Amino acid sequence: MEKIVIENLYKVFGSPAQKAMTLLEQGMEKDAIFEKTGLTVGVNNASFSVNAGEIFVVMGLSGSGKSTLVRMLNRLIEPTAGNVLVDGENVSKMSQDELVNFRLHNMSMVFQSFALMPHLTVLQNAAFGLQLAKVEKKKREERAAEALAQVGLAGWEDSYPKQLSGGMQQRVGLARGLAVDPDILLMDEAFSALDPLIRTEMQDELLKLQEDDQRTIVFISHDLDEALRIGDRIAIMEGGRVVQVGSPEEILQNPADDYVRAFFRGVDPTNVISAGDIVRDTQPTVIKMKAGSLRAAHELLSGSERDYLYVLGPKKQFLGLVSTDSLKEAMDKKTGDSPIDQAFIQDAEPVKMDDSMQDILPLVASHTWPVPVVDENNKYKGVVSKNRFLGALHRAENAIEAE
Ligand SMILES: Nc1ncnc2c1ncn2[C@@H]1O[C@H](COP(=O)(O)OP(=O)(O)OP(=O)(O)O)[C@@H](O)[C@H]1O
Repeated sequence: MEKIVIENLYKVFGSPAQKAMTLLEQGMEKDAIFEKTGLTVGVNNASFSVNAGEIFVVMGLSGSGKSTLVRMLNRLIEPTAGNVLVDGENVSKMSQDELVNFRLHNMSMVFQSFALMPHLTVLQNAAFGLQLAKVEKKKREERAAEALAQVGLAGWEDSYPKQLSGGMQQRVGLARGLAVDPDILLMDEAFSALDPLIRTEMQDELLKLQEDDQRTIVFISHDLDEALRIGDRIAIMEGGRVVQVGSPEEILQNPADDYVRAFFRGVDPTNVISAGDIVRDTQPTVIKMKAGSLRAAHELLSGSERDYLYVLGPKKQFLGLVSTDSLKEAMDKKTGDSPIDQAFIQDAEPVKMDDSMQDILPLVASHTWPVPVVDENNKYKGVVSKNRFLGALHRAENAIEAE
């Protein structure tokens, strides 16, 4: 479901902005416009949408327009033209009062600089957004304490920011954003000032919070590793333009141009592409435990080149496998047909949808059969075959290498 829709959004810094708009219409580029008029095109005709519950990363080099784009979502920067719709409501048309309310309740922002107030305690800092929203003291302190606990800072409520490490201060910044319980969280290079280890820790924290809360998060980053790690989808910006939007795998396998390709050079595709991206649900390799009998399974196998079947429960949960040999043996023992029951099923280790190609490589390499893939509830999603694995790898490598 689309949460934020951005339509033909522009920002020109300087005036008269319209002059730059006319030149853009005539096809002139950002640099030429600046030279001719002194006006800076911050964002140039951005259109895309952000889905509810996803972490959407906006990535690009310094000056490409990331901050300007994201600040137009809550109108910290006024767009020169275009629309931003949140849940169908046009942010560009909100009155100042509506806008203040909207920022306080629906869309909070976490900054790189933490922006904590030194004379306020950790709890007061975390409660600050709620105070602005005029939530009464007891309630806001309760909610702030909850948010601090969520980010692992229970017990630090009465400390002052300067007593905290950089990582902890950033957690307070995050707690302040979370305390108002917004649907949408805008995060501007929120983890960039942290050292690498703590940064990874905060990324994990965010992913963990996201498992419970499913907020819509728009996250600015100039760091590809970060984008790949946390982004469900990524928008890549260059010179004010959004040049590509897609999942990390989509962009990796099919970069829109050399600029995008350059970003991804050096990235190991086996870290980015997951089992879920290359899984294929091939029915002939499975049999339902209830419906299938030993003989039915045996017949299925004798009609195929395979000598095993994956066995699924009534809700498609993955149970293991039966092979031609084990079926024959069982049928001999049972002298005839009988349902497949647990005793005949051998263990087979499935991989998870999120597992990267790197994770599953050893299994794919050592199996003679396609590797089964399950979701987080152990539900069968299909298989990854060796051919499919190698195909995906070659496509990704070619896409990055192509000049
Ligand atoms: N207030 C402003 N006045 C004039 N030009 C501005 C202003 N803010 C940004 N710009 C210009 O707009 C363009 C986009 O800047 P923006 O800060 O959005 O880029 P960014 O990708 O966020 O960069 P960074 O990663 O360095 O923060 C740049 O050319 C910048 O110089």
